[in-house]
Amino acid sequence: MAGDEGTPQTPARRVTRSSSATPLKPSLVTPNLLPPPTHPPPQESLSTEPMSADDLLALLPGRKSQILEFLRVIGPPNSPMLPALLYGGPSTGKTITILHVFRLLRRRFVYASCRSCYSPRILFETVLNQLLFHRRSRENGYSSAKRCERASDFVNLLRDALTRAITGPRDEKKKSCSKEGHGDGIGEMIYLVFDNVELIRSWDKGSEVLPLLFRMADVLKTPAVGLIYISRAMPDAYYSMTGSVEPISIYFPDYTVDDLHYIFMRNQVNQKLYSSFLSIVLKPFSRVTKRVDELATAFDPLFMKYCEPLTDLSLVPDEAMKRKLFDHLQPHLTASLNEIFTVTPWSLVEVAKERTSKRGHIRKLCGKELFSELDIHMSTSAKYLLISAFLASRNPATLDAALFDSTGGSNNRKRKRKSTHTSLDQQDDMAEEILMKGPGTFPLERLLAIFQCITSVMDCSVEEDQFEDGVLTEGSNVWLMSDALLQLSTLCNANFICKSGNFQLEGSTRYRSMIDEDMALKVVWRGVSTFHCRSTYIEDRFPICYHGFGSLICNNWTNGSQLLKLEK
Ligand SMILES: Nc1ncnc2c1ncn2[C@@H]1O[C@H](COP(=O)(O)OP(=O)(O)OP(=O)(O)O)[C@@H](O)[C@H]1O
Repeated sequence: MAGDEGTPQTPARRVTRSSSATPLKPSLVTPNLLPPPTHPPPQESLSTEPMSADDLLALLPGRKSQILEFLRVIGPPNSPMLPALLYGGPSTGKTITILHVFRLLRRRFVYASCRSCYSPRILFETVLNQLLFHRRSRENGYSSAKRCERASDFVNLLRDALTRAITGPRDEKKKSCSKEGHGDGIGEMIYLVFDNVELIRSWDKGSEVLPLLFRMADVLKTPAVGLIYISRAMPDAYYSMTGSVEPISIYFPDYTVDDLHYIFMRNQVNQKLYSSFLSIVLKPFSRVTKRVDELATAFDPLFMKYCEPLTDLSLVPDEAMKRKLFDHLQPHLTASLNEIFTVTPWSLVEVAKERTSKRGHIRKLCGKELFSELDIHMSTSAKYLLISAFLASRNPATLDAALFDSTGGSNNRKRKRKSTHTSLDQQDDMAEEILMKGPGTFPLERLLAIFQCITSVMDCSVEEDQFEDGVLTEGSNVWLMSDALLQLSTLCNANFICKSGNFQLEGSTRYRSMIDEDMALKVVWRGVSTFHCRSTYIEDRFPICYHGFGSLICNNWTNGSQLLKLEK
């Protein structure tokens, strides 16, 4: 079991979090980053040396409040905890934080990522394997001939396995218990960590597995078991479908530029050299992505390029040398920026395609994979409608007048100028916080008003290529508006937008956007960028909602236009 130093067995087969699998050797990747967590993680990927809390905070820059909050939630080793949900965007350190906290505390835990465990059976068996120390035998009720496919089998086997693990003799356990000085009735806690639970939504039997996982505390009724869920999706993506009590949620925001600076500076041998490199790359790249893994992938070859003119890597570069290194690096920056900007979405499409071809049909859920699948077919008006719904769900209606005006935003110069004066970072942070509060409901009239606003300038931006033989093609505002209601129903069927009950007083159905900000970004980036190439209207349009919920969208447009310019 993870965290069980006394366990003699090593896993027969390791499945890593990413399909490309073998963890990178730290010496070959950007040297300051922690190795990516593997599955099951601890014995090999993490040293068994205990860490101090200070070590931990130093090891994970930018995650201090999340670490402290998580420590508070799990409490002492013999005290029960309420289920916890750690959520936040990709590569915000959710997994690595948990793994390191458990290593620090030497707690016993089972870790299963729903990315590498991509079906209920693999997930169930992975959990059981770890609990039973990978021994399948009649004695422990888990025969090797027996596959654990059904949720009911899983619950029974899990109950047995947990009972054994909690009550079984464990010298190591006693040692660590006495070290931490606790010894009340429930025995030493075991934690079940389910990572990437948002992916379950797109599984064949996801609608059965997800409620089961989120109700596991009620089902097991074992106080010595702590349940921890890790997710990229917000908490309210789960409660309506699981009917479970809300776990305690801990939000992992995107790293700030300062956090990223600390993360990338950690353990650098030549601090001054790396710092001068970061001063060139960090700002522009972090505008495109704040994902540590993506930045590391981009920085690694760039740093090697940067150092090429140097004969001695331990030298502290003076100003003249910095200039020389910069000149040497500069020609490679644009290509690298473009790559980082385009690789992620397209890699997602590939993953989704691969999965779709295996499953052979499209699912009615709104995960990333699904979006990538649908993206291929989604019409332009559906994409605009989806963006409108996203903005309506994230913006309070009171802001509409300020964000969208009757001219369709062409009078927004003043507001735009004002917003560019405010710090981009502050706006990002604020928008992130608001985004994570979750989507609200809105009436149809409001959706159509926003939709009309963001598509209205199509009237004046219709260009020759939108006419074929004198017939208006897709892209005209008229076409978009007439298609909106039809598209709305399609988007509802696909669960991208959901109806949120009838409100008698208002006499109309309300809707809620079910997409997350990642997906909204991708709709903007891939969905409407073709229009951007023909006209600058969208660049003008989105900054008007910059200070609120469209901030990510606007950031993306800013980046997009920068890249387009760079490409020329
Ligand atoms: N604070 C940090 N310090 C150093 N490295 C970090 C930090 N945060 C993240 N990383 C690096 O980013 C990688 C991804 O982190 P992690 O897997 O914990 O993110 P996550 O939030 O669980 O992402 P996902 O949602 O994609 O599963 C890690 O392997 C680690 O190298």
